[in-house]
Amino acid sequence: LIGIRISEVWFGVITLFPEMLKSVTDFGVVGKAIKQSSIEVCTWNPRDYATDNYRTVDDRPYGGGPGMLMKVGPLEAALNAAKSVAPAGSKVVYLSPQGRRLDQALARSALSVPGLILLCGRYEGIDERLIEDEVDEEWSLGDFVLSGGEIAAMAIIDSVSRLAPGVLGHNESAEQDSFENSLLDCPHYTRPEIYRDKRVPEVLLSGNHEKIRRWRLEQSLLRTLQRRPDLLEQRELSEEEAQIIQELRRGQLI
Ligand SMILES: NC(=O)c1ccc(NCc2cccc(O)c2)nc1
Repeated sequence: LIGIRISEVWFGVITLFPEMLKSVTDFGVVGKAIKQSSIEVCTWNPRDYATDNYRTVDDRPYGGGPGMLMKVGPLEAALNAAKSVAPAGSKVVYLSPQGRRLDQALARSALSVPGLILLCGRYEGIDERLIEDEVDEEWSLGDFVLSGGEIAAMAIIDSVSRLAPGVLGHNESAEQDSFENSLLDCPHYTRPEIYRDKRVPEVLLSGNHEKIRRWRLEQSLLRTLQRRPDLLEQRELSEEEAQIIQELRRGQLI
């Protein structure tokens, strides 16, 4: 069968610490999806492409200053090795604080490319000329500095993979996730019915699915209004949601 892709989602990771990726590849729904080959995660370590006896992977920055950069040669060789097996049309994404902020929409958009090559910087980063020539997009988890891009890469692998068809069983579902409809999640309850003298909201015990759906939507909107009103700005509200927001603003809803 020519051109039939086995895995739904393909990730190549360029990293000096490939073992770190086990945190996503060996556990949970992503780990299971990898076992079932709906996801593939391959790693390439620049150290394996170092040409000197000390297997050097860092180099000094022109212009001086503290810290080192990733040595260009080994990094470029590792990237080329990844590109040679990546699905055609894969995107090279560099993880850095200088990148575009990751959100659910960006994660969802990543599903539509054949593969992602995730470039994990260490030290102070990488040579700008490699970024110019090889990197398609720079992404960031947020405005903070990590010692390397690996944790950001793992966050991307997890958030993208769980959106792929067949990765979450019918028990879990990504559609109901908070941010999936770009609202914060509603409160959740499980056994016992009375816990620390607190009862589960009656509506959730009623078995009335329409009332439950409505209550959960009201709670999500209330929580979003209280904690992240900015999310409501950028969102198309349905007729029902707009009406609930009105009631919430008038303080009519508990
Ligand atoms: N916010 C993030 O997604 C993020 C990503 C990477 C990173 N560290 C590696 C690195 C890479 C490049 C420049 C640099 O200064 C540091 N830290 C935080």
